[in-house]
Amino acid sequence: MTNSHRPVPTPPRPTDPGRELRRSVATVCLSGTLGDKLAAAAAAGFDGIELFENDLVVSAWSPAEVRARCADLGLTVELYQPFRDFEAVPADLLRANLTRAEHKFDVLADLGADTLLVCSSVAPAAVDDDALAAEQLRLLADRAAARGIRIAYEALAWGRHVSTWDHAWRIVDRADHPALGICLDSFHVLSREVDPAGIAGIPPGKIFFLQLADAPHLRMDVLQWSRHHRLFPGQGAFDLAGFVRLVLSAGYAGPLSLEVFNDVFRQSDPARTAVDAMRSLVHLEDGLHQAERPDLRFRRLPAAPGLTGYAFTEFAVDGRSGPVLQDVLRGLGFTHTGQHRSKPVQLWEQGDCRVVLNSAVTRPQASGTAAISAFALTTADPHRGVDRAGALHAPVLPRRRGPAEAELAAVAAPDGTSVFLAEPDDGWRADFLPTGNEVAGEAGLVGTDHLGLTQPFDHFDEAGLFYRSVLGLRRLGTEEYAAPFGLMRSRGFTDPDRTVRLALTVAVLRRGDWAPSVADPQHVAFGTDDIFGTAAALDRLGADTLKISDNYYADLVARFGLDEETVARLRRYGILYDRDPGGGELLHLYTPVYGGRIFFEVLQRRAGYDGFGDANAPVRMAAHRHQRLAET
Ligand SMILES: O=C(O)c1ccc(O)c(O)c1
Ligand SMILES: [Mg+2]
Repeated sequence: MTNSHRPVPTPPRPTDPGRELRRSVATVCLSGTLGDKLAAAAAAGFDGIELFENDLVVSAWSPAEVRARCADLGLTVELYQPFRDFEAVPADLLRANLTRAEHKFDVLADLGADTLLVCSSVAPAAVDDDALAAEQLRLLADRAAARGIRIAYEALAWGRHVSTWDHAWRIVDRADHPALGICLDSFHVLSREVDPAGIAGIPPGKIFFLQLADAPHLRMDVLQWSRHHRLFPGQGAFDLAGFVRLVLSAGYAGPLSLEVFNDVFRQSDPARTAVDAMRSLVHLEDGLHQAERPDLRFRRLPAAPGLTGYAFTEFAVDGRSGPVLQDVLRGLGFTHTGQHRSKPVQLWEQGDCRVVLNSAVTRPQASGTAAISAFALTTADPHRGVDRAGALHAPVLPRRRGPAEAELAAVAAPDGTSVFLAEPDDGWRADFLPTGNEVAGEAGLVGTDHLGLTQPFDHFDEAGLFYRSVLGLRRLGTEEYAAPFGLMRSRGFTDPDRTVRLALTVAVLRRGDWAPSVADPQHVAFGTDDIFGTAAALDRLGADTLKISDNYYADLVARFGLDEETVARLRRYGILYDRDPGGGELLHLYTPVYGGRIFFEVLQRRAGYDGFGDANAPVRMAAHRHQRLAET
């Protein structure tokens, strides 16, 4: 049994390298039974766990066996929780609650755990009386201290009388017992209006535990928000790093413990969720180093790769979809410029746009289909990028090697797409022998503007964190729109210099069998400086562009007050239009879908337009549906 009161950190000697913060995950974050959860937490490198009572109650293992299993796996039971509805009750109920607590102290003793989380009461029996709450918590802490146990009091955001961190702190302060402290949970703090700044003023040693969860901004009942929509740090809208810095300012040196209630994570492979969880903590810790805590050593990541653009996008094709895409690329003004030295792989180019058609990728794909199997980004230091990815527990792929083939550093994104990092000197081009083909006719495409990647429902938030942390991308906006086959969510990402953009999309609900594959596409968007010139060139080259309904253009006139002549030009070429509040404009057109799920977009951004034309996505999806029906 450990000491009841952990000592306040003593000021280190100047040469002391400091110690690292422990990393912990609550069992509620992970799917399965306790064995699955512990194995996953240990494999992902966590130091400890928060044990949820339910996970113990349904387990075949006794608390002593759980302790032994954890010890075998190198995990500490950092905290046992939750103990509910304890404080501010009438005397008879208090007696019963203290008896209930003694049972839990026995459990903690067998677990080898020294901290019990008590969350603020939601019981109708509780009264609104801080003095009474403090007095009863003091009594509980006294009993706990006799067993070498500490009580960490947490304000649930929906607590009956205590629902904010500062209220919980006032009660703990008033109780003034060394075995009573507070548990801060970023969700409960940041979901409420009370300013968290005062947390920095909590006396050293009085924050007993720190739980971390992110969440999207949602206007809904806070209990539902908490129980279904929490996310790992970096996946939501809360400023977790700022929050943790406040807690560190108060002298906290305990574990960083993830406590995420999330409907998807509850039913996903726990090994994978645990890696996602660990990635979030590693990334979060990297943002903490400015904290003035000489007693602590914060682990740093290699700096994010400074991205300078897209080198190429690779499509996995087969004997049927390959020739189809070759025709499409030719129609878009691309030239087949290179043939791979050792593999059935072609390079197609126009301006700074490069597409690789690869017939040698073995991915489980239906015959005749095509998919984006990889994309390559340029950076001055690919190896640093891969080191960073490895430190973030991203799967680093074996370098593709062959005779006279450039090494390309690669990592696998959550949906299986390979992300290559290439030096800007085009060294990877040495893999390709020039075809000597004449440039037949270009369409003025200047470079790759963005990729649109539809994500599997279960991995949308994981993918966002992957791209943010591994590539150092920033989040642009998140849009939701009603599309013909369901609600869609689209989230944009870009590097600080806007040289690389990604749009990740997902159907907001898991789909049944109705929504056809037209709702699940991937695309590459190429930029042009003159959309009308490009559209005319595509016409001459015989490119097939998507037909857009007249109703759309009628609505455009109403929405934006565009003049008739402009609208007539847009309609003639099937060009869609969007305008942002700052006057930025997007003009864009699409091809049909090929190989089951691939289409191309051609766009021109004007006056700083920074979005992805999401308002037009339902129009595009309906047009793709019409195309599909016409084909069958
Ligand atoms: O949803 C709950 O009841 C609950 C329980 C324990 C916690 O630490 C918490 O943050 C929420
Ligand atoms: Mg909590």
